[in-house]
Amino acid sequence: MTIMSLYAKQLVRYPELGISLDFSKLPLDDAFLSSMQGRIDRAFADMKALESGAIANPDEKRMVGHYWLRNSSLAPTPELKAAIDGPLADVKAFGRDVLDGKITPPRAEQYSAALVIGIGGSALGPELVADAIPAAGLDMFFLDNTDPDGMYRVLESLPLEETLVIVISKSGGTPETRNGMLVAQDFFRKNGLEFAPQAVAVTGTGSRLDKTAEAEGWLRRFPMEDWVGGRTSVMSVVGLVPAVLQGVNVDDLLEGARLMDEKTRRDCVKCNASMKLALAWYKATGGKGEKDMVVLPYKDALVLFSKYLQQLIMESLGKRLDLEGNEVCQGISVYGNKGSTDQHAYVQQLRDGVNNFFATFIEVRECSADAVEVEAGATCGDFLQGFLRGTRQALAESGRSSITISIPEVNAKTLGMLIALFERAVSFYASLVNINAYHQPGVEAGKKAAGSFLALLGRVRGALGTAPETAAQMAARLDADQEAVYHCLVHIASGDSSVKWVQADCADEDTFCKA
Ligand SMILES: O=P(O)(O)OC[C@H]1O[C@H](O)[C@H](O)[C@@H](O)[C@@H]1O
Repeated sequence: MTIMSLYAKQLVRYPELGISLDFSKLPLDDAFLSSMQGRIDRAFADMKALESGAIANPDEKRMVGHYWLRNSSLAPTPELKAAIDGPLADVKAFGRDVLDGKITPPRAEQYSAALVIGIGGSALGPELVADAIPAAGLDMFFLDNTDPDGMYRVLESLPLEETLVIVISKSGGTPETRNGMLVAQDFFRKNGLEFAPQAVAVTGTGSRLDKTAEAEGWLRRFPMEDWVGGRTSVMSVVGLVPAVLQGVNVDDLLEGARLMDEKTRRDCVKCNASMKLALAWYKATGGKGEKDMVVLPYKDALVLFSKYLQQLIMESLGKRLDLEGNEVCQGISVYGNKGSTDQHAYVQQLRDGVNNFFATFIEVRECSADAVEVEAGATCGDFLQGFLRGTRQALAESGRSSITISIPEVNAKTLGMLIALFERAVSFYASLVNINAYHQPGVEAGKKAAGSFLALLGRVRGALGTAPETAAQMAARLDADQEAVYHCLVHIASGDSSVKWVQADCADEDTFCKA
């Protein structure tokens, strides 16, 4: 077969949408496809059940409804449809009123900035949209961690009197988000401003955050539904509230996703880009995550896309048990940044080193500002394209697989398409490997351990006396783990100048006391 016909055979293209996926460097041959037929049939059936409102998240006994968000007529009941249409209309009206100056801050003429406080699925989507689709609305800022230094770096750069704060948490109880909110409230207070009239909550009805916002009389509350998971919430109120304030046309975002959903709802492997993507992941990783996915968009506007996909894919697919309870330890590791930047960082290893990955190139065909001829007959955009094609070829020559996704430009519609393409590939892949993509039991372990550490920190603080003591001595006194006590002491000493930490050559012999 000639290269061109292999390319043509392995290409999925939706001309009306302007998107294509080239699998010729990770070809899905007929033998592979027939070996997968049983799994493919099940994946199509699972997707149908999921979209019709089945309990697709069996552990949490929840429906999985993010596909209804961009086509509410698919919602299985009139109540669910209303729970999509109502908030969408409210969000759009709210965005218009803020941008038109009908909703104004108490101490300024108009809002000019929005501060989003959230983490994980309650931050990554809004951050991606904010970075990928510059728009003429409010300037966007984010607190997405409990690092106080990071928080003040952002807070101090805000035009505070003109800043609308949006606190986003599906559960309403995530500590990092709660902390960000408390620090922001304190910052407002110290600057002589009231927080509540400038604050909006996006959270589950009746959650702790919802109750706080209600009790304190915040400007607005938008309800988040429990059938939308955090990592697939960018097209729910979680993503739409920040997007409208930023001035993004959310109808375009939703339409892009809806169109991709329609294309990839068909039970036809050959023409279903999401199914093909899932099958390519299966082929590349042996269906066991044996290879990592390196995401390389050749466009600065998509630099956060790999970070976004990291949560979508790794939190969905990284599971210990399959649906029958067998230990399978599934997942696909995702990393990446952007091309051609990464060619000067780690592409050396991709090309010559350990062959433990497959690449996903994202090509954006148009460069809007590309007039300067940097070499005879060549522009920056020509170089970008040249480097993408060159790297793809160089990887293929050394036996490294890749997929290339092409879109015409980065805008709300194409971003919606890309997000939907990957969301549906994740759903299909989870079925292919028989796991629940919609829970995240593993995340709890770290949260619980952090809670124990925080409790110990309080005890260690209370136990510190004026006599120098090693961690081992204090651990024996408190009947606690020596290493954990040591790290508590170091943390306390680092933040409190009244605590004396004498460092020995060996950490075992370090002593701590109140000065
Ligand atoms: O939106 P929230 O309830 O605050 O949750 C924020 C994030 O917290 C977690 O730890 C989950 O693993 C994520 O999936 C979620 O997006």
